[in-house]
Amino acid sequence: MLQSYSEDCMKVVYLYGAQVTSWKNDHAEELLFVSSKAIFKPPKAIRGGIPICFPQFGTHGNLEQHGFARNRLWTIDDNPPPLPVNPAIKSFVDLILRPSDEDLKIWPHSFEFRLRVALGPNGDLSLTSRIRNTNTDGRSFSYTFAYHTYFSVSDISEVRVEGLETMDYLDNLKGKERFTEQGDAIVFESEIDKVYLAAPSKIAIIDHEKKRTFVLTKEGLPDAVVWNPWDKKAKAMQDFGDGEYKHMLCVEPAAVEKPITLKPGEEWKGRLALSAVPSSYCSGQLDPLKEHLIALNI
Ligand SMILES: O=P(O)(O)OC[C@H]1O[C@H](O)[C@H](O)[C@@H](O)[C@@H]1O
Repeated sequence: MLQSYSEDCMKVVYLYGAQVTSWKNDHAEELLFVSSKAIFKPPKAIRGGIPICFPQFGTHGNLEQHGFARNRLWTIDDNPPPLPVNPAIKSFVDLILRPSDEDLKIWPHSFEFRLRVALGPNGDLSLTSRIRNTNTDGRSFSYTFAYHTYFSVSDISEVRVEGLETMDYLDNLKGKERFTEQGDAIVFESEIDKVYLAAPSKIAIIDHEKKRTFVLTKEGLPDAVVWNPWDKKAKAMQDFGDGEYKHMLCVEPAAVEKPITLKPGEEWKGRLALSAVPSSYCSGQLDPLKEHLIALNI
């Protein structure tokens, strides 16, 4: 487990799954949800924080649900290739995953997956993934991907998501059928499991009770999954408390509909930046013309 602090903010990253399990603001308030029943060892992924789904999101393929990266032991990457660094970033960690012989039996491709987790100015958290095809047999590979981010919310029925209205989505609760979202903002009254397609680069989660807004900025990740298991599924999950669905919401920047393909030697980059701002933030600020209102400098 790796812990780091920057300007009183904090993040915790596990080598198991390269999973961020804690992100705190300067009031020491936890911003991510982790279940009280989470299991921190193989074979299960940790229930909460930011699991990484690779090389498969969900059941979109033949591998285990969400692929294997989230339940492998990553290592510290001491000598990562340079990444453009914002000088304001005070603390970061680089991790790397390469396939084991066992992994190659289930997904026969050689890759290097580098993840940088950084704490930026104002406590903003960013995750940058770089995936490289290192196959030596000339073969390309394709994968789907998600940052399966669990946000901590006061009460799911008091939360709304802006930025996804009018988007097309695949409904996992209806056999992945395609629909178009109606209405102003997404609100929550029952189970939801949708893959929004070609979603905008900024999405906001507005928590009225906490007077807090999370702003997600995504790059290289066209889609966004929204998931809350609600009461029945919560009860069926061994590593999730019965009533915990009220205090979490997953909004997951992802590449699901169109898998990413890399030729040998090619590298893909996918980035997520998270910011928690006070709720004086109001609707409409996702308008690109007003984006300067959200100070995201990482
Ligand atoms: O229980 P897990 O394998 O971690 O998956 C939890 C959830 O992840 C995503 O949000 C999927 O869209 C859901 O269908 C799935 O139930």
